[in-house]
Amino acid sequence: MVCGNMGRLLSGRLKMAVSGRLSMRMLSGCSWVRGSDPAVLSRLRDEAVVRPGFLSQAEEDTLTRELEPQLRRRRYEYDHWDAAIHGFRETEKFRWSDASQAILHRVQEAAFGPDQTLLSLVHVLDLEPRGYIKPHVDSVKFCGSTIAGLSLLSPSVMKLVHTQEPEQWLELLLEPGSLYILRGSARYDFSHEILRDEESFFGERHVPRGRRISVICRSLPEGMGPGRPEKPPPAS
Ligand SMILES: O=C(O)CCC(=O)C(=O)O
Ligand SMILES: [Fe+2]
Ligand SMILES: [Mn+2]
Repeated sequence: MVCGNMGRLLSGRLKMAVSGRLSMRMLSGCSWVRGSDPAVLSRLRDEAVVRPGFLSQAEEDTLTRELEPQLRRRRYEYDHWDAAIHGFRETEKFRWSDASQAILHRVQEAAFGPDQTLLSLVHVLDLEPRGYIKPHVDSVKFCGSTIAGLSLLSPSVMKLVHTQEPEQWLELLLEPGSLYILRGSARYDFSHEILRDEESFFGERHVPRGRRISVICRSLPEGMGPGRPEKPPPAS
C-alpha cells in the first residue's frame, strides 16, 4: 500500500504550515485504504493499492481535455434492469496524444509486470454525479489478473467485498489524480463498486460525489498474451 504524496496540492508556505498535521496522519497509518479488520488489510496490502497524487494537476488536465470532446458526443445511460453501472457514458480509446501516452506508460510501469500484456483499448468511464457502479467482479473473459484505474475530477469511494465472506471488506478513497490497482485476490475474490453519493462514505466521512471520469487499463485475459496462443498451433 502506498500512502502519502499530498504534496502536489500544497506548496510553499502552506506546505510548511500543515506538514506537522500531515506527519501525524502518516503515523496513524495509511489514509486511503480502510478495512473490516487488520488481517484483510494486511492480506490485500499489495493487491488493492491506492496511490494518491499519481497524476500532477497538469497531467489530470491533459487527460480530461483530451477525453471531454469524445465523451460529450454520448448520452448518459440509466437504469438498465441488470446493468452494473448507472448514470454513465463510456468509450474505449486506442489513439492517445503523446502526453497522454506518457501518462499511460507510467501507469503500466507502476501497475503491471514485465510479463503482462495490456488490452490495447483503454476503457474510459464517465459517471455523472448521481452515477454509481454496483458490486461486480470483472469478467475473466475480458480482463486478466490486473486492473489499474486513474480517477479524474471527483473523489469517490470504491468498496471491495469478499464474494464468499461479505464481512471482509475494504474501502478505497479515490481522490482526483489517484491511481488504484486491483490484482490477484482483490481482483478475483472481492467484488468492487463505486458508491453512490448517499452511500459515499470513507469511514465516517462523507465523500461527496461529483462527475467522475476514470481511465482504466487492464491486462489481457490469461492465456491470451503473445507467446501463449489462444489455440495450439496446427499439428502439421
Ligand atoms: O470506474 C472505475 O474505476 C471502475 C469501473 C469498473 O469497475 C468497470 O468498468 O468494470
Ligand atoms: Fe469493474
Ligand atoms: Mn453495463
